[in-house]
Amino acid sequence: MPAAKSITVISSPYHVGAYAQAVGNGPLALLDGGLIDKIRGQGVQVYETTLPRVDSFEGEIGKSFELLRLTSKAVTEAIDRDSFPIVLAGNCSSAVGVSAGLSASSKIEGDHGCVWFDAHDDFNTPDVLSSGYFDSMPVAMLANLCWKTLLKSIPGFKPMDLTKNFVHCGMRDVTELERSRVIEAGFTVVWGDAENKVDFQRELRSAMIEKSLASSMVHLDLDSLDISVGQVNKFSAPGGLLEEELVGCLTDIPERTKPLSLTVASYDPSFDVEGSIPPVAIRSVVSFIKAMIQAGYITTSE
Ligand SMILES: NC(=[NH2+])NCCC[C@H](N)C(=O)O
Repeated sequence: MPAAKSITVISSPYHVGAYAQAVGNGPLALLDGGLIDKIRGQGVQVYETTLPRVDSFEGEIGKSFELLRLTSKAVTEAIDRDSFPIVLAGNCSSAVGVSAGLSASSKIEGDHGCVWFDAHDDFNTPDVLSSGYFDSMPVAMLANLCWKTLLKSIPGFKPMDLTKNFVHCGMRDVTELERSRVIEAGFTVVWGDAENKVDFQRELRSAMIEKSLASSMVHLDLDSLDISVGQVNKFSAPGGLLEEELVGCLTDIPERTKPLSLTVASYDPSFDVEGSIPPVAIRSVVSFIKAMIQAGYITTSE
């Protein structure tokens, strides 16, 4: 894929298929906070699109998978126009649609990797899920470990080899079962820690050197941020990344792998009474775009 000539911001303002509910309000808050203008301020051409409502689909599961199909198509469509996709999502499961959309494009050769920022493993399957929170399975879905029939309905879906192609950064808010399942799965994790300060940037850098991923989707679940930065959603936790650490990590990524997409997910503004998160998220995204321009992966129109 040649250098992107523009960015396409694809908004998916939904929580389990419902428009503007809980984390579904996150994309709307980031847009209200001026994300698009801040990106345009870098001299990049920006297109915008919002996924349509899916109310006629069956229940939360049917609606959620229709959004993944739509996400896949929107991502492929952007890539095919040499436009870098930024997906603003309510649910982090959107990543599964993003990954499928990248695989579906003939412009991308070979398998892509994934750099995933999150306080959580998101590696549940329906058989081990105890909380009932549907949006806690996308990493298992990426690897085709559950929901196999519905995954096949997402255009381009291809299982990811997690041990080879996946790096997780910031995981800390996990049950004993979640932790042991992640360790057993054997994918790379830069663990967060509420007691001892972690050098996320250094550890992610060495993980990326070790993995040497040719190209990757970047997934930013905003609750990877430390709770002292702000309460991102009902699962926000201590021991995470400070703003400058997230900026440092995002800025390093284009030096180690070619980013193919960026997803920003899981922000529920109703938990962020002071509105601390949108400016942090927007500065982080803009720093990432600057690094992409610097690395020659996105061209400016100036
Ligand atoms: N990235 C997220 N916010 N994930 C949600 C985590 C949900 C939590 N592990 C649960 O099952 O209840």
